[in-house]
Amino acid sequence: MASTASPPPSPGTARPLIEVDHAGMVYPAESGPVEALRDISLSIHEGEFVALVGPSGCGKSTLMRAMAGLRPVTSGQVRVQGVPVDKPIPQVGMVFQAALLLKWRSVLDNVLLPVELAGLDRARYRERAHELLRLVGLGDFAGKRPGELSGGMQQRAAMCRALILDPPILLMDEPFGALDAMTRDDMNLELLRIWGQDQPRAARKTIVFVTHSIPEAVFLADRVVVMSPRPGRVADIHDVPIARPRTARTRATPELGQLAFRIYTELSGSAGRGDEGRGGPHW
Ligand SMILES: Nc1ncnc2c1ncn2[C@@H]1O[C@H](COP(=O)(O)OP(=O)(O)OP(=O)(O)O)[C@@H](O)[C@H]1O
Repeated sequence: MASTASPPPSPGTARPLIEVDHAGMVYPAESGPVEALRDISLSIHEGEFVALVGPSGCGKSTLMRAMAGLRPVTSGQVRVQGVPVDKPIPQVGMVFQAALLLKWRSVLDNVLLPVELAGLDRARYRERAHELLRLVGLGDFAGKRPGELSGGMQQRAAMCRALILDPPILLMDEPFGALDAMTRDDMNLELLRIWGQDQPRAARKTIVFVTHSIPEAVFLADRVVVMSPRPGRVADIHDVPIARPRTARTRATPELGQLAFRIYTELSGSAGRGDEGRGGPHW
């Protein structure tokens, strides 16, 4: 069933970890202001996995950047742990569609980059970096250059980089969009494993995940937030009542197919009304 903007608070969670409160974003542009987001309200609790889907240009990346404090909203507010976000915050790790690894640095040194940028002691994080690389199956690649890795391996390294400072929130903007279908399916399973889908909620990170693939959103998330064409608003929020742990088999279940189809139908009714009208959500 589609739910209201907030899920029932999970036991022991006093307030949502991320609160988007009547947020709007207007970009100044030479051709006139661009209203990217309008009156978005959304509460995300600790340990939740939330997917954002919507037509191309509806403001998904804008919302992610606002949550990270990279580009604060122009009206309303985004709060993390109750504190308004108006500059980049350390509680967030980000993964983008391109792995954005520095090609002249080793994989290990790429993973350690946030440590250096934060002015922290590299030596203290070395073992954690190796541990993360082992966790994603890159234990033997720490000394390689990114150019020696496949696209999926580079994206795994980018995940390690996002996790090195152990942020409670992981924001992932189409992280697997550039990968082939099979690698992408593998990465989905890998992500659920790293997230700890069989762990208690309190032990998990909070993930916000942007994707154009509706089945991917349903497969991964606890809730799927559907955004309307620009200016992006929350059109609907669907709970995903599919048990965890989810496995490769889950992809073939009727529950996943039916919910994905419902969201697809909802979105194809609204698609094309945005200014981009291409590259939108797909099956
Ligand atoms: N820096 C900017 N200056 C002006 N307009 C911008 C800027 N960034 C984004 N926009 C506009 O804001 C709207 C939302 O962009 P955004 O990238 O957030 O959408 P999106 O849903 O992530 O798109 P896609 O699915 O294609 O990646 C678009 O119309 C875009 O052109």
